[in-house]
Amino acid sequence: MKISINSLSMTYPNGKQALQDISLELESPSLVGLLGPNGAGKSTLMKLLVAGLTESAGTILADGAPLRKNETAYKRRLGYLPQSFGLYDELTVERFLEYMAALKGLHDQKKAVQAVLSDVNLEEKRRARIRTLSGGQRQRVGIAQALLGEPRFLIFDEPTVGLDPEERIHFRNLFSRAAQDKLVLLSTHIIEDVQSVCNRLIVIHHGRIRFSGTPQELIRMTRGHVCTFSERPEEDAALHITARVNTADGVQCRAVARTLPAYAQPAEPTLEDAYLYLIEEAET
Ligand SMILES: Nc1ncnc2c1ncn2[C@@H]1O[C@H](COP(=O)(O)OP(=O)(O)OP(=O)(O)O)[C@@H](O)[C@H]1O
Repeated sequence: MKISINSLSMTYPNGKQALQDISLELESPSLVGLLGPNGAGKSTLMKLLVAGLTESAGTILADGAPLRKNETAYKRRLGYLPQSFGLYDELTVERFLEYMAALKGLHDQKKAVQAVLSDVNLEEKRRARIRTLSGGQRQRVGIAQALLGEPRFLIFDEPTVGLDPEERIHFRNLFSRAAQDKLVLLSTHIIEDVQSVCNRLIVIHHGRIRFSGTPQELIRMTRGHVCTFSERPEEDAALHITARVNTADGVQCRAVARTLPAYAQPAEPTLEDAYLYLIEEAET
């Protein structure tokens, strides 16, 4: 599947411009991470991609055809986990998923539900009412409904929120397996989620794309802008401190800066440093 986004802009009826002139090509197989601070425009982009909102300007093409032209056929090929997801609390996990499978028009609903229950490790909760589930288990039900029917394009808005570290690793691996032959787009605030599995990273800030490339490219761009040093009494406004650790030798700091001060030791950037530096630079 190939998604072509051309000069896409979105202004909400209240006048808030959430996206400005976005152009992107996304093609399967790929696992694309969408990063950006709160309010950057990630959810808006995802809602436009699932045809849940109408763009103010620009176009989105799926395999060369405008979304609206073949909307029903396009939606059949989609799996979507929105950021806030209304689950039917009184239904059991299994009934809810069968209901979603019916809405998706799947023929063998029982088989489809069994497959996704196993994918998300919720088989033993199949008969539990949704209201009795923990936050992480509810999130897994949300991921399960997105996976129903083997969609070609999976869109997950903050899928690992509420999951414990072990569950996050399980889902990262699941997304990575899905991306072997599908297009998977996931938004997250958790850098490790992106670092360990995404082959492409898109950073959005104030509705604009600030970076599109591999995580390694973003790290490479940040070389020469990361340093460590022992804390000094006076503050250096040109430095953006990303970590502060109390050690036996005093407080050790890590920072990003356009120009490193002479007293600091250069350090190899992590993806988190690179992301923070990009956002800091976009602010100035
Ligand atoms: N329905 C709406 N009406 C008006 N403004 C909106 C609406 N939805 C979102 N916005 C605004 O659009 C901007 C982008 O919001 P969006 O939810 O896309 O950001 P986000 O990157 O997903 O943020 P977060 O990480 O906090 O979920 C924000 O300023 C937000 O307040």
